[in-house]
Amino acid sequence: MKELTDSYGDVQDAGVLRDRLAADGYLFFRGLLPTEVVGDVHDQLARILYDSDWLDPDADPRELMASGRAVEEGSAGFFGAYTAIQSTEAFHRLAVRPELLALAGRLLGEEAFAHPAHICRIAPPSPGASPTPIHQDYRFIQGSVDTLTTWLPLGEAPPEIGGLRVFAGSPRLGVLPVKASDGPGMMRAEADENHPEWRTTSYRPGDVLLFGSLTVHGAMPNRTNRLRLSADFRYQARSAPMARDLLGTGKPHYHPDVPDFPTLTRGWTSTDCIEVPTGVRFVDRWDPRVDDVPTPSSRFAYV
Ligand SMILES: O=C(O)CCC(=O)C(=O)O
Ligand SMILES: [Fe+2]
Repeated sequence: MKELTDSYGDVQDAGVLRDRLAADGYLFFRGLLPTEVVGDVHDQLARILYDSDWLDPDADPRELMASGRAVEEGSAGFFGAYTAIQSTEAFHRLAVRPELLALAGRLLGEEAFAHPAHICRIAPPSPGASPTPIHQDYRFIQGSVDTLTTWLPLGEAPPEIGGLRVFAGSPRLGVLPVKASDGPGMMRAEADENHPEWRTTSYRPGDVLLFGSLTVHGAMPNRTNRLRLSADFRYQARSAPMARDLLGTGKPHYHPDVPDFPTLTRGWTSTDCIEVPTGVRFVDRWDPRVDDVPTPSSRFAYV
């Protein structure tokens, strides 16, 4: 598979970044975040996974050696550990790092905020668990088509541990039809899995992959005996609409299986990182499985 293009050297140049995002549908920044900040989150989450019996009791928790108790997201046995992870302040604070908020704002051309549904992925080895099928985030996140996703490896992620791959140029395909699938999200976009423009890299902590909501992406199978730990966050302009959740707005990922923020944030030093700014406009959600979803026009001019 082709390598991702590294845009780290252009991170301050809004014009270059916007043009590249419009052309490729993604931007990759090697080492954008301090490794010690990402490493601290990694080690806190590894400790939770160890205490939840998801890890080999005889190995160093930081190695993330999977035990038989490690399960695919959403399944029975997932929510105990995931609730503990969602209660971890340092994990949520990662989403509002100045490097990430500034980058999103630079691309969007106005102040950006992070959606509070900060997602942690704990991908067990395949074939026991299915990797995230190829998809576009727009069907899941909705609201504004210009909402941006960042995907962050929390530990070393060589291709065999099943990091993310992106289909460069794919936003031009518009909103693609979907089929039911195994794996997180349970929907697979109808796109060419073997197209020559699929890209990935050997990820390191501190790296940031950013993409638009029409960019087709998915995880690769985890062919190791370790868990793949990563985070994914969403950013949008304050002036853009945000999709309303069924149970209220700005809820945690996997709520109500995961308790709401008043419970998760008990004992935190600050809750700024999980708040939606006042004045944001909300729109209703539509059924993510409907066949023909019109492709909205984007400020990145993909279409
Ligand atoms: O990490 C994964 O398996 C999926 C991540 C993803 O789909 C995303 O970041 O939007
Ligand atoms: Fe995604």
